[in-house]
Amino acid sequence: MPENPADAVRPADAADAPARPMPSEILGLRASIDNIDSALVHLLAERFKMTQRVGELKAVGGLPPADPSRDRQQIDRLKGIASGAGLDPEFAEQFRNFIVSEVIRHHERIAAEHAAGRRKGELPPLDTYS
Ligand SMILES: C=C(O[C@@H]1C=C(C(=O)O)C=C[C@H]1O)C(=O)O
Repeated sequence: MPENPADAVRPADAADAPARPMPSEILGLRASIDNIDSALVHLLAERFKMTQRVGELKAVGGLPPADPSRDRQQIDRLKGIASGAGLDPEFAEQFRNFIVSEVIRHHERIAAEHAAGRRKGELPPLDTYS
């Protein structure tokens, strides 16, 4: 048992570091970072609602989960936006690919469930494809 019981719960790498006060500017920046992270999660949740619906419509319409021409268009567009915004365009592309790979996984599952007849009644009626 350590002399000071509080030492028992301190992480090993912090054990011999002197406790330093956190500068208030960092605390203010962290509050904004938390707000931004919250907004990102909400935005992603809304995006996945939209892509879920696209996946259902594709399954009903017999369209493949992935759409390479749409992918190309999105990547070119986002890289341009990233450059203008001061964000590394390669990072923007990888971030987009990370999200879309999850979307494709969802679409494949929806298509498989549709093909197996397990989603009848859950899928939306097919609107028109022009
Ligand atoms: C959502 C779609 O399906 C896939 C996912 C995409 C996305 O998450 O933005 C884009 C293209 C497709 O690879 C779509 O075709 O619009």
